[in-house]
Amino acid sequence: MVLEVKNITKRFGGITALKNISFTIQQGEIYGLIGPNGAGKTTMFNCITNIVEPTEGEIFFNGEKITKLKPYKITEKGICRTYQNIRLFPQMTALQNVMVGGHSRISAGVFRSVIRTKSQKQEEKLLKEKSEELLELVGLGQLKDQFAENLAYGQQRRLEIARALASNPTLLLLDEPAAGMNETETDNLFDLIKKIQSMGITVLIIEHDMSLVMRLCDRITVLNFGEKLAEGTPDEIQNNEAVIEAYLGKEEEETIA
Ligand SMILES: Nc1ncnc2c1ncn2[C@@H]1O[C@H](COP(=O)(O)OP(=O)(O)OP(=O)(O)O)[C@@H](O)[C@H]1O
Repeated sequence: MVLEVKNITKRFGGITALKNISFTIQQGEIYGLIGPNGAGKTTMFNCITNIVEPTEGEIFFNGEKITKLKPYKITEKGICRTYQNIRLFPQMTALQNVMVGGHSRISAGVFRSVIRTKSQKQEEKLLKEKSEELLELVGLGQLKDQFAENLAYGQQRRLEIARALASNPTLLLLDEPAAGMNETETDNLFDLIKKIQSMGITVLIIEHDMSLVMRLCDRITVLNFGEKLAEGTPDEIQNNEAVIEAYLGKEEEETIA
């Protein structure tokens, strides 16, 4: 088991964003977290990465409790994420953006930052090579010297994924990676996430594009008003009455409207 979310509750003042949520993710799975707006999905990501501290409950990563660890420690342990709103450095190149993601892995120190030792130069060289490989992986190899702000929206989203991969995660959290993408971009994203899975990386994804979620995920948890409505395979979720009523049915109505 890679991740165990155990009885997580998160309250913001009077709002209970998550109510006693539990689920587990196995090594190598692509696991989906879905639900209507405000259901608590991003709050769950924020609890896993300890951007917000859960009010109650515990989270274990590879059997180790991570609930109280600092976010950078959680990254070091191997959990990395992208954000719903793109958070790139717009006036840095694609390559520089990915290299920034990898810097958390490079050992630093006051002395070492003043005097660039041979080994440090070697580390930088390796980081650059690895970042270039990651840009190839996400299909941006030709665009490595472009400023992030000049990339198309779908390309920026893929760049964010490359940056998250630069810190060598074993669990990758993707927050609405297909938001704003057209059909071709979404298909490319599907291939990319499958490739990431084949590299042995476990994926937890929040996504509103139901066709993508149902094709991509091995298992899914559905949240609704902070509560766990259902958990199962895409087939089970699509045929679950409560889910259809609270979420999937509405999505269809919205699409028709
Ligand atoms: N930092 C915060 N302070 C106060 N309330 C918050 C905070 N973060 C989230 N909430 C509230 O918690 C609830 C769940 O929000 P959350 O963003 O987790 O939902 P979501 O499922 O990710 O929604 P969406 O699909 O719209 O991104 C909402 O009512 C939201 O207003």
